[in-house]
Amino acid sequence: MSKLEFKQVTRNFGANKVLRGVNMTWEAGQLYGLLGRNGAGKSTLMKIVNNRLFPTAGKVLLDGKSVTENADAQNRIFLMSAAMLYPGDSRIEQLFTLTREMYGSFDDELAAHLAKAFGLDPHQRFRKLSTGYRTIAKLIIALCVPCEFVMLDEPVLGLDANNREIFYQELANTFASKPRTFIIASHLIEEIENLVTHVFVLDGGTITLDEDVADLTAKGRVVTGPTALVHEWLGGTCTLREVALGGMLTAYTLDAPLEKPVPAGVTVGGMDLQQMYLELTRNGGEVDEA
Ligand SMILES: Nc1ncnc2c1ncn2[C@@H]1O[C@H](COP(=O)(O)OP(=O)(O)OP(=O)(O)O)[C@@H](O)[C@H]1O
Repeated sequence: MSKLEFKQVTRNFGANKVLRGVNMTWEAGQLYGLLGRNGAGKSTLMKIVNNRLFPTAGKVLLDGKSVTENADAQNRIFLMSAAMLYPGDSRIEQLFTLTREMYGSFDDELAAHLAKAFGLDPHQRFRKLSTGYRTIAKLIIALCVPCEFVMLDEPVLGLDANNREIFYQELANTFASKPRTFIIASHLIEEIENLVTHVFVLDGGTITLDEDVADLTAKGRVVTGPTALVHEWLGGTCTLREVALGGMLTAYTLDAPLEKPVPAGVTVGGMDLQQMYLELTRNGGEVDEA
């Protein structure tokens, strides 16, 4: 099984230390969410995998071999992003042909199905499309390339709610019928929560969370009650954040001592992925200069 490994991947832009030793592994046949605040370095990371940028230090390995200036590896990796440009006056169908020439094959049947589902006429010129339809054209290409690792950087940028729903459904369908690895960088966590099986959070230049969604949602708890009682029940367990209001406390935790009886006056509720992500990255975002 193929895998992509990040080993201490570091990237500076002058004094701006964006990636500070990223370690993670993308396995074959997975649907990953890559989460992080604006400016956390998600696009930078994806561009490094795709050779649009090079690391200051560290490596990205595909099946043990560096992806840097490695044409064989690059043929197995695809990046869809807002920055993707296409030559001048090309029609969508010409872009499909161009992609086939570059990557060796292209799923014409799926492309025709997706164009119909989204209501995109492949004879149209890319340049003349609206922002949303340009994204749709790029998404169709990303779902039809024969690559084993497909990175989607903000895939629903400019898409209305109906088209976002079509995209999530079609992605789930194509993933089920032909498993490959998708990595989705998105801010719309509640929309991808039911789609992705594993999430990475990039914060402060490193991966601060690397967990299966099912494990996370099983573990996340919001504990509310009188401060002393909440602290007593938690008994020193690690919390993501505590918010005090008057004598009451709300604590967010992934380590609640669920085996202990909950004292009267304390409530323990679930925490969804969006809430967990907010608590994990509350002080993150743009990396401060060291
Ligand atoms: N080519 C570049 N030259 C200089 N700085 C850059 C360059 N590309 C990215 N940066 C900086 O790197 C940091 C991370 O940017 P990046 O676009 O990777 O973040 P992101 O997580 O994708 O953000 P967003 O969610 O807002 O798209 C930012 O501070 C950005 O200004």
